[in-house]
Amino acid sequence: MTEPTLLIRDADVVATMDDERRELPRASVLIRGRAIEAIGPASDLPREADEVIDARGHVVIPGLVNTHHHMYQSLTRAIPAAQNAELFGWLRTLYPIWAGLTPEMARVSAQVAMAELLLSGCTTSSDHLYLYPNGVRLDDTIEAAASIGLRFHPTRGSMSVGESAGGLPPDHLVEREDAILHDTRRVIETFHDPSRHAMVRVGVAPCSPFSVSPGLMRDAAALARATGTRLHTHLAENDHDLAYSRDKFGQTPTEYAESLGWLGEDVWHAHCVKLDAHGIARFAATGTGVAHCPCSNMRLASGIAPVQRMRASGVPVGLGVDGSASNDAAHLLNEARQAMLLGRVGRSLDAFGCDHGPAEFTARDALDIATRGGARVLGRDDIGHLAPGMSADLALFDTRTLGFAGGAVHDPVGALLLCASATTAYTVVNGRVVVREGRLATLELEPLLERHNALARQLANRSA
Ligand SMILES: Nc1nc2[nH]c(O)nc2c(=O)[nH]1
Repeated sequence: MTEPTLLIRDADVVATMDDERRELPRASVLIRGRAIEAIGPASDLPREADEVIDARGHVVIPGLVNTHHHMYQSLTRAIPAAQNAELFGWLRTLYPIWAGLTPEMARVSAQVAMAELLLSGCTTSSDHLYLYPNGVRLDDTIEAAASIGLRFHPTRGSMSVGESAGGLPPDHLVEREDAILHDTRRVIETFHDPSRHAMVRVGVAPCSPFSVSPGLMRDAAALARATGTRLHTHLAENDHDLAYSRDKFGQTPTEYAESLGWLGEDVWHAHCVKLDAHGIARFAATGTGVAHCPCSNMRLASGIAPVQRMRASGVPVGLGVDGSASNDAAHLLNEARQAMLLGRVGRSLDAFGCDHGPAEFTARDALDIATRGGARVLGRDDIGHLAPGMSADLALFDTRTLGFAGGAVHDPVGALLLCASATTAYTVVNGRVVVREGRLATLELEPLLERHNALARQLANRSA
């Protein structure tokens, strides 16, 4: 059977983000099935295909890659009692609410988070689901991704150390470690797809040093390595997190992670705001990845992650919107913009001697982290840039809209980051058009939002 073709024709510019970072004016992209077949000047490519998108007036980029999220938190945005707390207080306020999560809530909130991501240009996302009350399963979010058409890296999170054992979460929200490992193996065996262009890859993700035991961290690492899956957790998020590591384990977060086998090319840690010079050196030497979450780090006042220093040292850095309750959005292009702005803040020398300033974090640096950086952090060589043979994941932005006025005419690629963060005109995932003319093409958004808001009210009322 011949595979269908999709032609993105006559784009104003295609920012390939390839090894030469080529930005092709007046270019087209030919897709066959789920992969890119050809890319180049419009005059060199065919004019027709099974489906043609007229991309005049548009800028085309590789689909953005989100490396950290907690999608269920879309149900608990802007909860008044959690609006002004730092991480531990914020978590203590929200745990009792999250304890009411149901399978339907997990599925519907994931669809909402995914809709928001897709409309912001994201085509691949990770999700860290670390609590499983009331029969919730990772399967619920995987079902959501399949229905909406997002490339998905769900991670089987977990919490096993409750308050009575010195952890942060309430005892009734933690699981037994043998049950965690058993279910993690089940979801890997059921859903993990290591093949090229895979739409689902499962990760192993005990939640954080203050909610799981060192034993579970070690067992999780062994399981991931036995099954060829990746490891993910939170690390060095703020000063309290550092203090917990020092008081409980007598180690810095990096020393703790390394002692448990949690450094390596198959590991990525979220936040890493408080990584010290030794930590950065160890991450660089071992190829350990970081999910940089600027909005959440600002919202919770956790601090500014030393991203320039990490990148200059060779640490793989991707971008994450983080959970929708600590952002409280899931707009990945805006996250890239915030990474750029935060990376410029403070003209003075920082603790590592890095001079900040406008030239230290360019629009293209931000795009690099959001595309190639994310792909590397998730261990994928088939997404993150546009070239023949790569997965057909692309985002198209219409530069004739209000937010781009007076900007895209000078530099359409730079304007993506420097002007107001736009939503996409088209988003293509694995060769399938999932956003068309600015609207989600795979499901009806209005009834989804109605149901989501009803569930959000129900969840908050349940714990009241
Ligand atoms: N930003 C966040 N940090 C966390 N640490 C932890 O244990 N859970 C969370 C979370 O949901 N968000």
